[in-house]
Amino acid sequence: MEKHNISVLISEEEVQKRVRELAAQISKDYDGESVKLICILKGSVFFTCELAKRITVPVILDFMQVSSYGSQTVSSGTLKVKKELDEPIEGDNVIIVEDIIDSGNTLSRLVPMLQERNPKSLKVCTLLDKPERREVDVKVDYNGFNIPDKFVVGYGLDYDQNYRNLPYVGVINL
Ligand SMILES: O=P(O)(O)OC[C@H]1O[C@H](OP(=O)(O)OP(=O)(O)O)[C@H](O)[C@@H]1O
Ligand code: HPA
Repeated sequence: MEKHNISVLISEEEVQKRVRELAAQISKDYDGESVKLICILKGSVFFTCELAKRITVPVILDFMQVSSYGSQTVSSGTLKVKKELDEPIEGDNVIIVEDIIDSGNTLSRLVPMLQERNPKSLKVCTLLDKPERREVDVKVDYNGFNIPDKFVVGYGLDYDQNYRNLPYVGVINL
């Protein structure tokens, strides 16, 4: 494989600190209840696990893999479900966990699809947000970091399936 130069954007320590803060906020917001974290594969695996370990209310995990084609039109026809959830979400406090929001197309299609399944509540938590890239508005309830419009890898994020296992978030110089 070609080797790339990768510069640290968010260090391992900074990521860990922010994940702890998000987990504390979620634990406070759902005090006395339980939450179902929906991990959007593959990028959000690391984030979901680290977040789940630090949430102090009861947590259930489920996994979904989707890919979004085309832009703009909010139509579920352009969201392909590659792996469906294992269980219904009716009556659950659901948090969709993403590694990154870029154009917003994925979430703008996924949120209405899950809302139709009648969860008790539905929120979005992302580690990273690239607001400059947004094509469609999405409501983000928990956001780790806003980042500039640079291609990032690590902590779950890939370049051509590589670099997901880096413990920090880095900018790849292509
Ligand atoms: O806001 P958007 O422009 O829709 O982009 C964000 C989506 O793209 C990435 O997934 P990707 O399809 O690369 O899959 P992966 O998580 O398996 O790498 C990311 O995990 C989000 O799901
Ligand atoms: O910067 C990125 N890195 C990896 N995957 C992504 N998907 C959207 N933006 C990115």
